Amino acid sequence: MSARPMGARPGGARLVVVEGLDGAGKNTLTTRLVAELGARGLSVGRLAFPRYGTLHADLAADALHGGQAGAADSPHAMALLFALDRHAALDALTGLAVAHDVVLLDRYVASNAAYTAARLGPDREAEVVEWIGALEFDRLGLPAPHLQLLLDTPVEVAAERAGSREVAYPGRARDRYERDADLQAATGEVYRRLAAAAWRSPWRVLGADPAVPELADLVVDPTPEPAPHPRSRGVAG
Ligand SMILES: Nc1ncnc2c1ncn2[C@@H]1O[C@H](COP(=O)(O)OP(=O)(O)OP(=O)(O)O)[C@@H](O)[C@H]1O
Ligand SMILES: Cc1cn([C@H]2C[C@H](O)[C@@H](COP(=O)(O)O)O2)c(=O)[nH]c1=O
Repeated sequence: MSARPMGARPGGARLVVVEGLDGAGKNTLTTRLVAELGARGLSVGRLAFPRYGTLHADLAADALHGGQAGAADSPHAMALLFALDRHAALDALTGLAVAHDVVLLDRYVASNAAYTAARLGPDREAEVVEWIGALEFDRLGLPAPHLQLLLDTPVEVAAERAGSREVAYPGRARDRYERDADLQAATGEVYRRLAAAAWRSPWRVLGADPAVPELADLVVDPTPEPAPHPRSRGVAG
């Protein structure tokens, strides 16, 4: 089975993903992009993963805060929960793609590839990236993005941002992944390799505070189309 890129037919939305570490600024950037694209008269749909408030995402969040009988000890159990959250969102994703010109996703399949590979270590990176891609795109039928944006905020800056958010919003305590500086650094490295390998779509690597108008140009630029059979290069999967 092959992944199904949205927007492959006339009128389909461009599916653009914002990826990065915890606290990198994905939500903030996505909000700015929605405003910029809206000001250009484009209709923009938006979705963030995990979809908190729904079953699999809440189980994953609970596990990352120590619940669910230690499920977070298993990188594969966590990856399956995140994958099932996306699978349950397929109808919502399709609806957004039909209704809008652009669909912006705050985290998507590459989050699972990056964090799970970072947890398992470099020796198992190719195997786990292959597994996540085959599971989510090929088996669960999630659409391939047209473009993935890596918000490559330095790990110290992202940690500082996540830390200040925890102070500002005490109900938003950092989870197991957010508290693990080594995991964040390793995840950043995997992300950069996924981008360099054009894993499952074209990628662009952005600095911590990218210029939004230029980025909006890139988001609507139809030239960085996904490959017809989006397979990874360099990194397996
Ligand atoms: N460009 C920026 N300059 C300064 N502060 C920023 C910038 N972008 C985001 N922040 C701040 O950093 C914190 C984290 O930002 P945001 O919630 O957008 O990150 P995120 O990548 O979506 O995080 P997470 O994945 O952990 O949910 C917020 O308090 C936000 O206000
Ligand atoms: C979607 C998704 C997320 N993760 C990780 C990344 C974060 O550390 C946590 C929670 O996400 P949030 O953006 O901080 O709310 O989960 C993952 O490992 N795999 C995924 O697919």
